[in-house]
Amino acid sequence: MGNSLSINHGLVQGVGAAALVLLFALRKWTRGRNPIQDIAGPPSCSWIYGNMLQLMLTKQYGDYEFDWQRSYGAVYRLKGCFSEDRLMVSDPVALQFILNSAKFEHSPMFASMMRLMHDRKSLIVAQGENHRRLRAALNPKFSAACVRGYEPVMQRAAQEVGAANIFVILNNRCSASQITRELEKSPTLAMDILPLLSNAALGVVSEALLGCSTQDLGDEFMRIMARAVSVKSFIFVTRLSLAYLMSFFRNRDLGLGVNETAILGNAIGTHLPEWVWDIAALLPTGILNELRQGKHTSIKIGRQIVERKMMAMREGLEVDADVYSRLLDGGHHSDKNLTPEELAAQTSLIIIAGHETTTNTLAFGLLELARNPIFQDSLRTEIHSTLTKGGSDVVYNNMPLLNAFIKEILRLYPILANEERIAVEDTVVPLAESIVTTTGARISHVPVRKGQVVSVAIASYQRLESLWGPDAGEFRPLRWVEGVNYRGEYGIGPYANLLTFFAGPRTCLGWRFAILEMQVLICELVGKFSFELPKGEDTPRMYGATVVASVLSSGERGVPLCIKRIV
Ligand code: HEM
Repeated sequence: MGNSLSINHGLVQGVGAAALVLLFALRKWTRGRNPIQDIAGPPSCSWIYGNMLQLMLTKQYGDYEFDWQRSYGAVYRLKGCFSEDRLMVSDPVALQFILNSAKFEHSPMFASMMRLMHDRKSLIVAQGENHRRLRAALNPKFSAACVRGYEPVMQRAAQEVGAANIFVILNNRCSASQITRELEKSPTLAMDILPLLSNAALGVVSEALLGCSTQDLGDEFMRIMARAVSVKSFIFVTRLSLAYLMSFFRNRDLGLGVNETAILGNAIGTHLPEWVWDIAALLPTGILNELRQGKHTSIKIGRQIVERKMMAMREGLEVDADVYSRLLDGGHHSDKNLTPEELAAQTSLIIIAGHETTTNTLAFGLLELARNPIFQDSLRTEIHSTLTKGGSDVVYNNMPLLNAFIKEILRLYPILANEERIAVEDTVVPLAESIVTTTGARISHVPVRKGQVVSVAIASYQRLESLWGPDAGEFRPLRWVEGVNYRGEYGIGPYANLLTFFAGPRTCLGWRFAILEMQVLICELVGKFSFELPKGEDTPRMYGATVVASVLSSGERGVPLCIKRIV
């Protein structure tokens, strides 16, 4: 019985796959010549995978991508699966155009995954006018002046969760004072810093954004978050969602394992309509169940937080200085404000967007500090002298090394390294620098047709030697204090000409918040602890599909470092 079931299962998979491949080939044939066909690019390795294995399955992110960019320039053609032509773009003018134009959108697969993970009223799910309205209501609470107002909450949260967490994570059974004694006996301890940073970032986000402690979020929620950080990445899931749907058919958990099947599935999935994805998202697979559970739990928590705050406001109690309290605006509703229900609906997005992003960026940052002990010492000296002078009134923006460090890790480790967009109508993409096609023609605009997949190559853009200098691939924070860093003529992105926070209408809502959060957490952690590479451990590396975290050879995510208490 079990055998015949598995044969049927295999047959269904085989027929399904063959039908999809046929459909894909038919679509390509009926659409005729692609206008980007004459754009130069690397030779394809196979008809089935094109260059996708070199793009997605490398040990280090960009093993091939950065060489292609050096050989073919900031705009080149890449072969996708089934010989599909994809456009890889790191030219700043083209990127600015694509990210600001309504002619390019997320793929239907991404949109469907967002609906699975977040409430329909959530900002990331909202489109068009509704998105503009939600942004207009949320933006003022993330302005420079408002974000400065969250500083005391962040500092308090960072002190509580930052240093204290190291103790808690080092040994759950010991109190802080016992662990201090432990550290005195054996001053250097090797540990995975990812859970530490995750707890610290979650603490700051929940205190400063939601106005509650991580304990208030509840055990169930914390379990979901801990699992997301130790095994999977929510961001990763949204990028390779078909891999997770497939885990249902293959009856096993794919973890972080991008493989050939997932890449093929994604190539096909990108072109399936949204309704197919919405139905597929109902499958009872392990990861989809987890995502659904995460969404329901965060909506429930969001509602509880908002109701608590509304009740306090009705009773005339003083409201906190957190983002949610400010968004409720003393309970006065106007057309410009979010309704309490809309505010509660943002909770899963706010927590995930504000938590995993900062965790990963800081993890790569501490790793670079461990690799560059001289810079680490200089940064610590700056932190100590500023904290001594400033007391609780620290002007983080006046710390040159701290800000240079943050810019450099955001430049080298953009959390979304390569983001797909699909052209929703025929258009022409302008370029900063003209390119020569394979027919010898020089063009300053690239025509693309409806349905064209475009890779917004953020990591490549941030390593373009023409923009960032010949040492663009190196971690060299001092480039930001020496004067010449970005050599481009065009301003791009909201911060330091970087695209790590994206650009255009979907620019990261919390980018100012993220910068302050990183400033506060780095001062707290680097001021009190030193970080070294452990001997004989796996070298953590950037993961091959998105720059979300380092991966240990065990398949788990993790960044092991030796930590020594300093003060
Ligand atoms: C280093 C930290 C961060 C990085 C690198 C980052 C990066 C990004 C990127 C690339 C996007 C665009 C995603 C897309 O459209 O595919 C985005 C969107 C977003 N981010 Fe961040 N983010 C960070 C921290 C934060 C924080 C702390 C918050 C907290 C409020 C936040 C809230 C959001 C929200 C709400 C969106 C959706 C915006 C919209 O769709 O209009 N992010 N972020």
